[in-house]
Amino acid sequence: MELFDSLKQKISGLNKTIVFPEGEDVRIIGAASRLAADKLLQPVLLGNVDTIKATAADKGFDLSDLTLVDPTNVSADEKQKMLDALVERRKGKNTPEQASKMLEDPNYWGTMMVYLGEADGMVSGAAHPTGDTIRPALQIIKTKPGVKRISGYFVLLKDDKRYFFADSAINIDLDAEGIAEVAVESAQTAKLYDIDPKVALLSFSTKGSAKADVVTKMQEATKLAQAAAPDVPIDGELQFDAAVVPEVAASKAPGSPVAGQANVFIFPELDSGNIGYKIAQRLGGFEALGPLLQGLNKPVSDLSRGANEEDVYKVAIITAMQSVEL
Ligand SMILES: CC(C)(COP(=O)(O)OP(=O)(O)OC[C@H]1O[C@@H](n2cnc3c(N)ncnc32)[C@H](O)[C@@H]1OP(=O)(O)O)[C@@H](O)C(=O)NCCC(=O)NCCS
Ligand SMILES: CC(=O)OP(=O)(O)O
Repeated sequence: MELFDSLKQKISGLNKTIVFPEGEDVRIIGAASRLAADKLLQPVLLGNVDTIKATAADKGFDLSDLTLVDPTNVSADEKQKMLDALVERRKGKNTPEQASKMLEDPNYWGTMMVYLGEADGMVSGAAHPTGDTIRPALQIIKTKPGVKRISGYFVLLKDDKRYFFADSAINIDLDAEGIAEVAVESAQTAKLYDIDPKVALLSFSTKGSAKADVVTKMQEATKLAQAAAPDVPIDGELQFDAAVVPEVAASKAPGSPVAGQANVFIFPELDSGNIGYKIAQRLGGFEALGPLLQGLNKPVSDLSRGANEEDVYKVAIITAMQSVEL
């Protein structure tokens, strides 16, 4: 089944509420009005209500099934309730004055809605850098039990090809233990997208062909990941060609259960992970869904600032699906 048919099936009839803190953005308004018209979920747009209405009228978007909320214009009781909950959550970390300032940022308001169960998930980042979009989730929603760190992934799609890239969004330079956790978590997450995971830990070296600390890191990460998930095909360190081209795999990594057929790619640090997905997207012609987060207690999804309306539409569907599957 086509990926989005299966994702839509998973959320059909559940009427999940997804909050969009960048409610004034034309890409968000367009995607949200389609999501509501397609009866896939219940969008809540945050922002100035008059601005949202004017943009929708200008573009011919139907707002009738959308909820519009201006966090700067809610009742004093509502504002106080939100502030009290944030102060409580950030006790020992932020002062009440800091919490009050944080709530002026719609990403904090939206994240609090998810934390308090007023929304099932959040989609933001079309107009905010990743750090500003997801920091509220790291601070408030936090990791799910058993997970040490949140990481970011992309699903890359083209024709019948489906790949999983991580960490391409969050952790700047993980150690071997961190990379191993991302590898094991990614194998699990990939199954949400009907990917039968074959996990390659990537490097500029294959099976010791080069010597460097960064190579040793991926070798150690491979051992840790294999020990943590013995039933999952995981191998490293592999160069990208050895990971995906069977003929290259046969000469560089003979006997590997992953080389030549990898579909989950684990990068050594964020430079290569983020650059790598953008090359696949912009030069390779792959559709890139994400950055999506794994390891969070409730779903919050980021968008690239280069996202278009269709990206927002699809990431919102994935976010609603995550609220069912998490
Ligand atoms: C994610 C990121 C914003 C966190 O940076 P930061 O806010 O300076 O991080 P801090 O160390 O101050 O941590 C802030 C909070 O988040 C938590 N946190 C940070 N990284 C985390 C992770 N990977 N998993 C779980 N929690 C995390 C910290 O524990 C801390 O929580 P606390 O305030 O309750 O103690 C930063 O790593 C970053 O900018 N990453 C790159 C994002 C990016 O630009 N990607 C490219 C485009 S997609
Ligand atoms: C994922 C990503 O690179 O985000 P942005 O383009 O917003 O920096």
